[in-house]
Amino acid sequence: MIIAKNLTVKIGNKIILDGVSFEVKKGEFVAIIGPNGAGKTTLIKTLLGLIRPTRGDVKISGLLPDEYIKLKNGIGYLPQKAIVNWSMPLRVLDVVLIERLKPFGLFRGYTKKDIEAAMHWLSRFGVEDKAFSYIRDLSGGQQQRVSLARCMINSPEILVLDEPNTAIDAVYNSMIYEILRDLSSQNNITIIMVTHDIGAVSAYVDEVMCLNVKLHCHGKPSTIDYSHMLKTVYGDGMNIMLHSEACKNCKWGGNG
Ligand SMILES: Nc1ncnc2c1ncn2[C@@H]1O[C@H](COP(=O)(O)OP(=O)(O)OP(=O)(O)O)[C@@H](O)[C@H]1O
Repeated sequence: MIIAKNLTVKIGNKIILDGVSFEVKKGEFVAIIGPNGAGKTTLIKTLLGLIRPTRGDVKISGLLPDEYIKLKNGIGYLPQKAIVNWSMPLRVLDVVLIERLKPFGLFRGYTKKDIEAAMHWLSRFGVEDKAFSYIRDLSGGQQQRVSLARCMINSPEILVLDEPNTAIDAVYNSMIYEILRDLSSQNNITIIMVTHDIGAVSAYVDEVMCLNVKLHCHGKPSTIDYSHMLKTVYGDGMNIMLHSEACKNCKWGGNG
């Protein structure tokens, strides 16, 4: 569904991405991991057509990203930094529905269907009781869950999430990963998620991409040689605790 070929992004004299090629199939749940400054956000912005590659290209269902976004239901995108100014007096329901009304103009007014859809997604992410609260009165983690509901409101076939677990506590973190896994396995939604939560990767996603300017590895979590990956992608001196099977087999470092 998504094919990236030889993506290279240069800003000034600096090479941010260097010859990155990969394929993501429909319905796959993929995690992109890598250290700070590795080019993860740049890569997903390139997939979304927000950054033009210096070399190479991205095709989504055979289309350039902006063509795909215009023709299909768009791409649900959760950026690393909130695009809505949370200090404004906006209700949670409005924050979610702005995304749905965009194509029709913001003054169309909500239909019963709009409200049902918003409540469905708010409830899926466990914040339906906040629907009529002001977004500024919610905690950071609750705001993040509202943002996830907003990403789903137009029923996109692709979700691109830049660190969705920011500010989310351990209980809701697992809940969100489970919902994302269900969306990919049951609803066939393709999900690309940037995360520093490497531990979660092995338990929930289908594929892992390890990025640091170049794509160092890409494969099923069980096929990744984590100790080698940590050395090449993150550098020496890093240990990782891998979680799998509800943490029954937690191990430090090694091949988990
Ligand atoms: N507009 C820009 N102008 C100059 N340099 C940029 C620009 N955008 C990104 N960079 C640089 O590109 C590199 C990769 O940034 P990017 O945000 O893609 O990394 P990241 O892997 O998402 O990092 P993090 O984990 O910290 O979010 C960084 O060194 C950053 O400073």
